Amino acid sequence: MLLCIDCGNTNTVFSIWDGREFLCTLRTSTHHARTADAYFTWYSTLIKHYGIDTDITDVIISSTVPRVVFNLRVFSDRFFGCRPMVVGRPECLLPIQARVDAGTAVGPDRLVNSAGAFDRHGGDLIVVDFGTATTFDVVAEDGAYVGGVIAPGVNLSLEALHMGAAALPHVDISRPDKVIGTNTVQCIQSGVFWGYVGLVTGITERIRKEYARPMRIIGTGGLAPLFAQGDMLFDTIEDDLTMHGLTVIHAYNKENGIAHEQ
Ligand SMILES: Nc1ncnc2c1ncn2[C@@H]1O[C@H](COP(=O)(O)OP(=O)(O)OP(=O)(O)O)[C@@H](O)[C@H]1O
Ligand SMILES: CC(C)(CO)[C@@H](O)C(=O)NCCC(=O)O
Ligand SMILES: [K+]
Repeated sequence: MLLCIDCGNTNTVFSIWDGREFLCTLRTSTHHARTADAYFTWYSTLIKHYGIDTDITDVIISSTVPRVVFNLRVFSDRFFGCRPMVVGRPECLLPIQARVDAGTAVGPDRLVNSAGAFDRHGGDLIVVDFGTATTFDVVAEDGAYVGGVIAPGVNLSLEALHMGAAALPHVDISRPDKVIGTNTVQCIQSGVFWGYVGLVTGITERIRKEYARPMRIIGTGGLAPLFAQGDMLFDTIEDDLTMHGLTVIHAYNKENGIAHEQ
């Protein structure tokens, strides 16, 4: 069985892939100081709670936070006796190219999303991921990641308003029925929600114009369903896209790589 680990700047997600389906998905906050033993305590408690029969033989990691990888390597080695594949390391091959400026270190999550989306849908895609940042990844006809857009994430924007303005409270995102808010909370929710609808619509329209070929738009990340409500922002929404990309990259390396033998 394969343990897929996706570390974002806010959350770290573990999913167990048995070759056919994901048996479970576990989520914790990302914290670079978490030790291998602490990961295992958390992991084994939840696995026991869900009563899942696991036999982890392989681990693959994508991390946007470089510092967490060391402890996850120790975790993988100590508790599963295996050396993890780490997306972005030279020994981890990718089934897709990254055609970007020389010296650019593309976020591994964006490469994983591109690989996962290309595997499911073929090329000419825009993948929109609502994480800590809201990212747009453009996937070419041959599956290559050819660039995109990075915008501040929804929760970061809400937090920035609260941090920067003494009279603005912390507000959770939700979809307001109206645009014109009649109290402070509604005004903030309207600004961020409808602002993001405008951002996604405007950026995808501009990408389509610049790319000059028909493209499909895939939404992913925890907030994608909220933004899809009532507005035709996406062709499909897939909450497991990053995890699927990790299984695709793992399988590709099993067939073509040497990473797993090191
Ligand atoms: N209706 C909602 N209101 C507020 N937050 C929500 C809602 N639905 C989902 N979320 C939040 O979305 C987050 C899941 O998003 P996702 O895992 O895609 O990105 P993230 O963990 O915020 O960012 P990163 O992957 O960069 O760490 C969770 O923290 C979840 O609490
Ligand atoms: C943009 C984020 C933070 C989104 O998780 C991540 O993909 C990242 O750190 N990227 C590095 C820069 C880039 O992708 O061009
Ligand atoms: K994410």
